[in-house]
Amino acid sequence: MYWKSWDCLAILCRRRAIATCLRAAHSAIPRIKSLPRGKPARQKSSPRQETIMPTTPVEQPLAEAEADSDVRTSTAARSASSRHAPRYRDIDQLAAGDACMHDLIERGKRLIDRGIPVLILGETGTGKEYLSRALHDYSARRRASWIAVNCASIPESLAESELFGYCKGAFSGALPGGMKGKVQQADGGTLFLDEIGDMPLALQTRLLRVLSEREVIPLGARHPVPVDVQLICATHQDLKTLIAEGRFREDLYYRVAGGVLRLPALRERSDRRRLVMQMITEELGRPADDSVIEAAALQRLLAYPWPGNLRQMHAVIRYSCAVMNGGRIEVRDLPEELMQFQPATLAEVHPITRTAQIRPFTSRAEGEAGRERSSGDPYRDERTRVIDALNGSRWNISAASRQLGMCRASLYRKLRQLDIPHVRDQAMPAYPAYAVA
Ligand SMILES: Nc1ncnc2c1ncn2[C@@H]1O[C@H](COP(=O)(O)OP(=O)(O)OP(=O)(O)O)[C@@H](O)[C@H]1O
Repeated sequence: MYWKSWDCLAILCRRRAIATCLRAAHSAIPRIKSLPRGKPARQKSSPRQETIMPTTPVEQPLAEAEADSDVRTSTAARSASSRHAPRYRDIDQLAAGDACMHDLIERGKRLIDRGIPVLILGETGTGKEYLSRALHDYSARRRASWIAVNCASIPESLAESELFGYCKGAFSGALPGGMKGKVQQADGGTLFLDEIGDMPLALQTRLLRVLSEREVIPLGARHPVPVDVQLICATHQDLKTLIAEGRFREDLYYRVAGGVLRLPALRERSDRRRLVMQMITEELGRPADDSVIEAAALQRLLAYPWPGNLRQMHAVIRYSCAVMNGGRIEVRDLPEELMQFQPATLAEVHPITRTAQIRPFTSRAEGEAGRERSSGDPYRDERTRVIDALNGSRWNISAASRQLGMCRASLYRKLRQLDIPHVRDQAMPAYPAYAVA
């Protein structure tokens, strides 16, 4: 009897526990339903990683957004996607469809695979930092740190301790335990030296030593510390000119420029349309097609010369997505500089639709005279410049593209834009001289 009552009690308790669990699960159902459907935030496995990659943007709470009205939909999805938009891009997302970019990225991968120091050149906002980060994330060192240092923004007095660190008691005001410098923090990973052209000369000498000896001596330390870093440097400056002016060490140049990747300016990229759509997709948190942007607005975005490159385009898309009504970007939703960009100006900057009359130069002298002449018409001047380069290289595309500072694919594209028939396409004589009538 005694044991039976204990048994009953145990059964009752178990039932109550099960009931409690069921009640708890039931009350949790609405909460589970209201959770966003996207993947959980993808965190880097290594605690040493400097930046955490957030959630994939496209998978943000779309279902909620679809259920709402148009305007509320975009607002909800927008704020969510902006919050979760990844800071950096995957390496294969960087070339939205441009052949030159694709080529450059493939070369970058091969350099990183072999641990060769990479120097990224390009105008401001072309994505040098993004490329550096993407190369690191692609590399075998991706689980270790990617440490970025902007050489232009560290005060000269602090630069040494920032880069190389110091031991305790190295100087008054030093942290009691000393500090690891950026080079040591990047040990096993990647050190990204942005704006390397702005590095003070004294620091260049110390950096050169670190790179050649593969060891760093923190301030106040007696012994060097071995370091193993993949170096990626970037600059918008012409380092060769800085060398000629005595502002950059030539020996350091050869250490940092194991492989040079020159990012094209946005105006030279053939994938501007895809970039626009990619950016709108990220901003809205759902795939974008032609229905989200008015044709006239898209035309402006494609033709604008983008002096601030990807940074400017990103800012413009973000602005337009924020101010648009009814889920569609119209010309009035563009910032002022794009609204004022008139179709007449469009034709001058990107004369894709313009057909030009072509006539051969009658003589070499005429060609040279044309070279010195500036017509005041950017289309005509650009055309003359390209034709001069082609003439100078006997219509050898590789040589002409080198002379013009662009890749072969860009030059072929330019020939089409400028209505310059190429010998291969037009079965023209080997190297005739042409000019715009
Ligand atoms: N592939 C990309 N897709 C979308 N936006 C991009 C991309 N690359 C760059 N951006 C935008 O451009 C901005 C600038 O990129 P990044 O810092 O890599 O350029 P940068 O060439 O290093 O510029 P700077 O020379 O001024 O340092 C980014 O913050 C981002 O808004």
